[in-house]
Amino acid sequence: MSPNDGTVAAIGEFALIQAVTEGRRQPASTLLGPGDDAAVVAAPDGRVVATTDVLVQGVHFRLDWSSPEQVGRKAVAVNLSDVAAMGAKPTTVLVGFACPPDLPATVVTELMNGMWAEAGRAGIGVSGGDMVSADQLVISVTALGDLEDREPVTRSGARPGDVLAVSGRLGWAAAGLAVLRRGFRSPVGVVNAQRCPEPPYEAGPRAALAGATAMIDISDGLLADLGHIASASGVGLDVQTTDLEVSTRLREVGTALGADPLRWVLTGGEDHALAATFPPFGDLPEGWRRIGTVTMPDSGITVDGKEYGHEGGWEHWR
Ligand SMILES: Nc1ncnc2c1ncn2[C@@H]1O[C@H](COP(=O)(O)OP(=O)(O)OP(=O)(O)O)[C@@H](O)[C@H]1O
Ligand SMILES: Cc1ncc(C[n+]2csc(CCOP(=O)(O)O)c2C)c(N)n1
Ligand SMILES: [Mg+2]
Ligand SMILES: [Mg+2]
Ligand SMILES: [Mg+2]
Repeated sequence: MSPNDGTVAAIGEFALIQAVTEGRRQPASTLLGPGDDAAVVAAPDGRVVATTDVLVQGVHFRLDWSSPEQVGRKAVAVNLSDVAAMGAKPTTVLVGFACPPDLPATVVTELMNGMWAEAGRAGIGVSGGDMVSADQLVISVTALGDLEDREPVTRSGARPGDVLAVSGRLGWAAAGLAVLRRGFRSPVGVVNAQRCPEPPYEAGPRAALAGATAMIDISDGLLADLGHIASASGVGLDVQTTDLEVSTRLREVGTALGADPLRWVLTGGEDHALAATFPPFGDLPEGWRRIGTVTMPDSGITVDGKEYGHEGGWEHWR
């Protein structure tokens, strides 16, 4: 028996989520339970979209890489992105802080400024939270959203023949991470993309209105997150690299660091682009571009029709 047996690392992030969620009977008020970017719950006067994501110092951010304001913006942005991925518009966020006693209070006030700034970009505010002591800085954000009259776009509705499309940047945050890890601070475009994503919030509701059959935000990596649409929908997905734009900036950074920029695009997380599938006939909505097709269930996630030989994205504890 290895010392790792029975640990969360041995089980793995996604198998652990499955283990703790399967077999639980949800109350009737849970219209959509765990397994998607957000839950949908019934309220007497409507439906509420609800999602939460935790950011941990040293895992999701470093205070020598990012300002507290940038970290605060990121913590809110990654949550609002999950609301958008359901086809909903955010209504509010609540924030939890855990931090050590010697953390300068200005770090917390600046984090809150960043949170209010990002919330403000989406037309909402911070309506509550919590503050507790801990050994390291941990930020937990819960975002709520409103579907208005739209149906939620889940991960499970993709059908073979649908078009696979994305909205937003791919590979920029991963390029920024590679730059920061080597001790550099420029080019600032990719470094800032790592410090704080700019998710295309409006593209989610727009995709829902245009009849998107499935949607997810890209937090872990394009191929890894497409894997969630594939398993939830019971389909395969093929990404066509000729449809993937690898920008000049990413190529330049790749050359400077001796890294493959296409790998950042295919497997880099944290840009929080949206990926969605659409019926094959009809134009894609504004801001969306085609990157591939939905294939048969047994084909898995492929790149130009072939299996990709590397990890598809981030997985905690791996
Ligand atoms: N402890 C838990 N109990 C119940 N559901 C959980 C738990 N942890 C995760 N989930 C659910 O599992 C699903 C997948 O979670 P995951 O965090 O991978 O999604 P995400 O927030 O879209 O991605 P990311 O965290 O990478 O941004 C979500 O529906 C989430 O609510
Ligand atoms: C200091 C530092 N080291 C590594 C990374 C890279 N990283 C951390 S979590 C994650 C996936 C998304 O997280 P989650 O699945 O929790 O939403 C990625 C790509 C970082 N951002 N900061
Ligand atoms: Mg998500
Ligand atoms: Mg999450
Ligand atoms: Mg993740």
